[in-house]
Amino acid sequence: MIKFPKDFLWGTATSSYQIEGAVNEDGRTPSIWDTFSKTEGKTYNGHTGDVACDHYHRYKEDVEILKEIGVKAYRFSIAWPRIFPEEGKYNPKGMDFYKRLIDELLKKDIMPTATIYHWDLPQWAYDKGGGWLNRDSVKWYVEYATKLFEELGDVIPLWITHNEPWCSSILSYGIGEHAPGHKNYREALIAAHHILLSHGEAVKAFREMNIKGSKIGITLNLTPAYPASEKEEDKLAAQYADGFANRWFLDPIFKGNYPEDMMELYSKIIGEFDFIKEGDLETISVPIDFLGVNYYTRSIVKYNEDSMLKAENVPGPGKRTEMGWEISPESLYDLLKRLDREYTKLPMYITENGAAFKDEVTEDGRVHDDERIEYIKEHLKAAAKFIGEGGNLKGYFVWSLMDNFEWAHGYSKRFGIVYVDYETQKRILKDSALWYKEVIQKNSIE
Ligand SMILES: CO[C@H](O)c1c[n+]2c([nH]1)[C@H](O)[C@@H](O)[C@H](O)[C@H]2CO
Repeated sequence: MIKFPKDFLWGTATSSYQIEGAVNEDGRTPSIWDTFSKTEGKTYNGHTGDVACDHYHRYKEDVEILKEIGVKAYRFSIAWPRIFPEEGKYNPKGMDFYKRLIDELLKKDIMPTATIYHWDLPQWAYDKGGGWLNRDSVKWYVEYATKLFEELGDVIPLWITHNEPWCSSILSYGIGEHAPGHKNYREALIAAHHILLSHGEAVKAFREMNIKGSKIGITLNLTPAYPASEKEEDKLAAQYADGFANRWFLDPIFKGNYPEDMMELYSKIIGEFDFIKEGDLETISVPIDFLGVNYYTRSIVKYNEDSMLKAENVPGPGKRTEMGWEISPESLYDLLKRLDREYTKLPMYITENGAAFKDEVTEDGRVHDDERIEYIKEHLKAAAKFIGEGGNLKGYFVWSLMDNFEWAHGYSKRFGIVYVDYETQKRILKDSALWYKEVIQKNSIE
């Protein structure tokens, strides 16, 4: 049996656009994901978040389920278009939903953990110069975050400024798979810079408001990169893959500079870094209270002269999830050790870890998701090994509480420990939810 620390924070996670629905209610205006998902060919079968899990109306039932599972904390995100449906125009009715949700959580003794930005940028912000491409996005974001701190500040013990800046910049403005679907690497780095800058400015605003008992941090998706061989060129490929996925965000936040090797590589592609202004890196690297780590898989790369990053992915030997991601719990241990060694001794939380598998409701009305149980158990073992060696890991949030809108994959991929029948909106606790309930009760895994 592997015991976890007494106060280990067991949780689950979701995000606003993926579960709420009610996209036109109580003053909400469209986000870039409303626009993107309604654009031909952008999402699986044209799926949108119009209804999703109808959480906006079913939040009380969902909090009951959280209580039944016994989580200590629940990580959700706040929809910016509910709070500021137009530039500078605060919408109290939008805020009221989150106040109702938080009241339910507090009544059940569940710690609310809020992500300020989980990709649903208001369309009005995009319409003004491309959203994160416009340096004014920093001002808009700080106005939004400050209003949240004012209205909810001391009832949210853990504030996360951004979920995965890599996804909201590189995947969204560079690769084009996510909203707004641009395919321009210079734009991707401009967006990344403004997102990081908005993080730093929000942390400064948070500090000035002196909100008692609350902590603030950021969540990064981190993918350890391994060379396919001991060849020097493959090691170079892994270095660039690591810079692309991880160091481009870790270094400015924790070291106050972008990584030199990547600046050099990128300058050949995007030209001048004229969007980086005096003082920006000082702001981006303002001290935070914790780091959120989203971990799902690793990459293995070999050198490829023709690729921008000089790196090409090669498949790993491990089993894969429905997303095609290799299952590699040992890489989570490697990642946590590396973060501790090279970046920070701050408290860390695994703010997302989980897997999509083919889930079916069987004759007995249950979902026997043994693979998901195995996935979570093996990653918890890796986390426990890190903690056992003195690692400052304070909590673990399963992605996700419930099946939901999986971005470009729509509803075709199920990550939940709770099954959602989208026809009826019926929730069914999968075997993984029942197993997780026991883990939390015993604060240990077998
Ligand atoms: C490599 O995966 C990324 O780190 C990642 C995976 N995931 C995420 N980021 C997002 O934060 C969630 O909204 C997704 O639903 C979830 C599952 O795809």
